[in-house]
Amino acid sequence: MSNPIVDAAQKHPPPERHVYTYGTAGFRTKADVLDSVLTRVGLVAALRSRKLDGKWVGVMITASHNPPEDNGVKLVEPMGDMLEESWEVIGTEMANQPTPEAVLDYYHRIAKEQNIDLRKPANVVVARDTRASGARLLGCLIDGLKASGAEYKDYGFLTTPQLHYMVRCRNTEGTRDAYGVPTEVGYYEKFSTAFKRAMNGRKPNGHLTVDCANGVGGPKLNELYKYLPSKETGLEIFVTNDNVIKPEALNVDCGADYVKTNQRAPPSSKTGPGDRCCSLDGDADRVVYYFKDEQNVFRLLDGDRIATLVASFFGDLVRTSGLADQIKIGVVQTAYANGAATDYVEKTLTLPVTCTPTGVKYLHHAAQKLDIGVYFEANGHGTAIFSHKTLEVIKNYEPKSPSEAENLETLRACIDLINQSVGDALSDFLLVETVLAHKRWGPQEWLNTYTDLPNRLLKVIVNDRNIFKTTDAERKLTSPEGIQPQIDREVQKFRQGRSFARASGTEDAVRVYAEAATKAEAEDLARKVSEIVKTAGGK
Ligand SMILES: CC(=O)N[C@H]1[C@@H](OP(=O)(O)O)O[C@H](CO)[C@@H](O)[C@@H]1O
Ligand SMILES: [Mg+2]
Repeated sequence: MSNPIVDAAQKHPPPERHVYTYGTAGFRTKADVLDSVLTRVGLVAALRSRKLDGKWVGVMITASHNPPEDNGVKLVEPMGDMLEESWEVIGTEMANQPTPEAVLDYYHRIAKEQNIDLRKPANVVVARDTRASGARLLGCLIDGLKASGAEYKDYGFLTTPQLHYMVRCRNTEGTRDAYGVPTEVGYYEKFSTAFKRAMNGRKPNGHLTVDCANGVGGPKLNELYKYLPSKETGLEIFVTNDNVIKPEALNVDCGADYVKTNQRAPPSSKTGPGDRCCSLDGDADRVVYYFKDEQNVFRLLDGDRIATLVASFFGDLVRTSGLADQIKIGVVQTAYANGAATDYVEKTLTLPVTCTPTGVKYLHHAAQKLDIGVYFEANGHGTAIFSHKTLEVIKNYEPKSPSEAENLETLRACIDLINQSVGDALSDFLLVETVLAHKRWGPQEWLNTYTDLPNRLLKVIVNDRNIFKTTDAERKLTSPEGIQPQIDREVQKFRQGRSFARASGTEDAVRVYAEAATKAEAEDLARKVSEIVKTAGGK
């Protein structure tokens, strides 16, 4: 007798001998080997929703900053967080079941192990970025969802953060934590209204050029901008690289990853000295700023800079609203944060810094422990989140003076302006614009806050990256044995030297990061540590 799950798995068989892993950001690889994965992710999403009493979970089809021929898929928890880690294992195992019958068996095994009642409803929100393979993969996903009897809502094209927003809105509708209206219009209205309130009469100084990586962020920003008319807000945006008709142009010579990795503006950029620019990545959950200085030198204002800017602004607002005694701010970074940024937060802003392993979920969880947690990866993923208690304090506080009242109003507006479910390039850049306008700063004043230590990031290909195991938030290697003392010995030879190596969670390589007092020394240190890694890794 036929079974819908067996039929769906049969319709989308995996290629032979391909092993899949749910990595740092879901499944991500060449789009043409993903059909079977999408169908099975549909089954896992249905199980996850049933496990959570039918709450909405999200499925986003995207490969972010990867090349156009790649694609990927990730699952989103009911409050908009990344998938819980134990379920990453379930996802991986489901994706690697060899036959349709094995898929069905595994589905029932998980239901049993997790005490899931398969008669309960399952609800899944679905969206995708603009990749050419997205439509086909959506079909594979829907086959999995239907086979498991899930209800689903397909939003078509969305940025990753918009999908997270929809999931959180749907699950909080009608509660005291209601996050917003779960429609695209709801998203634009929420963030544009919050921006106008947060600006509180200030006007941005000059225009902003936004490079959208030829991804889904382009059309969505054009839509959002309709809610922020420059006549009313003073916000003048030039949207560039927003061509989604040519999916082969996605992330090519543009976008946040290009800018951060190459430390240069997209070749198509035509801005002049002092002009503010920012670049989104392919699914618009990452943003970096940059500009040309008076000498026409490219200057990057990356995730570390956004974190320091935002943390300093919230520090000011909390103090000037009269809430300094009740609300403590902290910054969460990874080992890739520039040493100068960490120093600036600790010594100048006098705020505590937590260091976590790479990957947004680790930063997010650490930030959840703080009253206001500002977290960013150096590459531009990040946001700020407010604890329940902090939200209550801010909501209930009675200002003692007109100036306290004004600052409190700005703080309240910022809470709405920030997409607290996940880092969101659109909401993040509106926040940066707000802070710069309040501080009356251009990009040069922002850059002047501290001087980055010269640094270098290298990729080393080894036989088996899995032998590289780390501790201390990935800053020290515990395996292969004896490698860490060798790295330490090199680091000691360099002024302001710092270096670490870890296996990438998204690429088949070991990453080596080094910083030192000068560019030449940073390069040299990175090369030396790469050699140590190569020797230990057997290639
Ligand atoms: C050094 C670096 O930029 N690493 C990136 C990269 O992780 P790796 O595990 O280093 O490959 O991709 C992750 C997912 O997009 C992102 O969160 C992270 O910041
Ligand atoms: Mg991304």
